[in-house]
Amino acid sequence: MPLPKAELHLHIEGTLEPELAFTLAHRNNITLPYTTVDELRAAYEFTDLQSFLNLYYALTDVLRTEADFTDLTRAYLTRAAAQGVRHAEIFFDPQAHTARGIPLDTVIGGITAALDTAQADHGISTHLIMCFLRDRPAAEAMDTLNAARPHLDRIIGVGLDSAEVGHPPNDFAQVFAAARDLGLRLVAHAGEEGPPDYIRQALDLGVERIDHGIRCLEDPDLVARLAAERTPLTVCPMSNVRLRAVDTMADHPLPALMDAGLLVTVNSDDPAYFGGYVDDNYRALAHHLHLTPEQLRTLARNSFEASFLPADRIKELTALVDAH
Ligand code: HPA
Ligand SMILES: [Zn+2]
Repeated sequence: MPLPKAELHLHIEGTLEPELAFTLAHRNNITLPYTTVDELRAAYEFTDLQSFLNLYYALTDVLRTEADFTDLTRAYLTRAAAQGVRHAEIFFDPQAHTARGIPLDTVIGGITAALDTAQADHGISTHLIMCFLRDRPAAEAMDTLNAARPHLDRIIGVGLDSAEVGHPPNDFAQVFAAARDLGLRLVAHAGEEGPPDYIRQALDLGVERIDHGIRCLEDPDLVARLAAERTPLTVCPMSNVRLRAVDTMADHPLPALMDAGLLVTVNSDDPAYFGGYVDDNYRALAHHLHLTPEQLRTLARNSFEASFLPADRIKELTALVDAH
């Protein structure tokens, strides 16, 4: 059995496997610009974040009904359970759907219908995090936050994703402050392709966890701050290699991040696109970077510690890692 772990950096839209994309396209009478699963999978050759996002947003078009979002989320939870996931904090991109006329109720209703049975079906507890698209206007993020008000009992926090460079966290200071006033937890993608200063800006906005964050290593003062504040990084190794933020898995800076005393976690990001789910990421690290079983257990314990679960639950789940 894989190590028990939490997954904290997972875009539900990024779990859309080619087979399900074709099934949903057929169900919704949509013609994809690919004729076979193999042809679609062959398009998963990315040169950077933007080249991936282009396909990611194009394929979201097959998600139309509440049932589509439920089926997508159920498929993820089934795979996650097989990878040892005991708790998942799941991102979704409301604007990727509302911008194409899909109501927010449909998106949230569909996803939460699957989350509601995750504990009973798979022994997985879940939280939902709503991400703002940073390459769209900050005013639209604020509109999205306001539109989500009736659903805030189902949403634990907000995040910031999509094309990073040229879209610094400071542009979203107002909406992050409003989210915090509503009692929401704050996370943000920073330092994936963007500079260390974006990580600093995110911290200054009150962000509690940095998604990716690998470029912090270029700035020793920033590393010291992240270590002192025990701010978690949700690192996604296979994503970094596939989006060419890192040359090969053997070059991944995860050991350097751990050696710097940072609270590092391992996650899958968009597993349908990057060739593996979360335990596949653990195994790739173990293989290419020769991580020891104790280092892997540390990463699994970190994943629970970095979660938004209550302290007593973190203790229980961490004990499962110790006993593994
Ligand atoms: O890794 C990512 N980075 C930024 N935006 C994203 N949207 C889905 N995945 C990602
Ligand atoms: Zn991501």
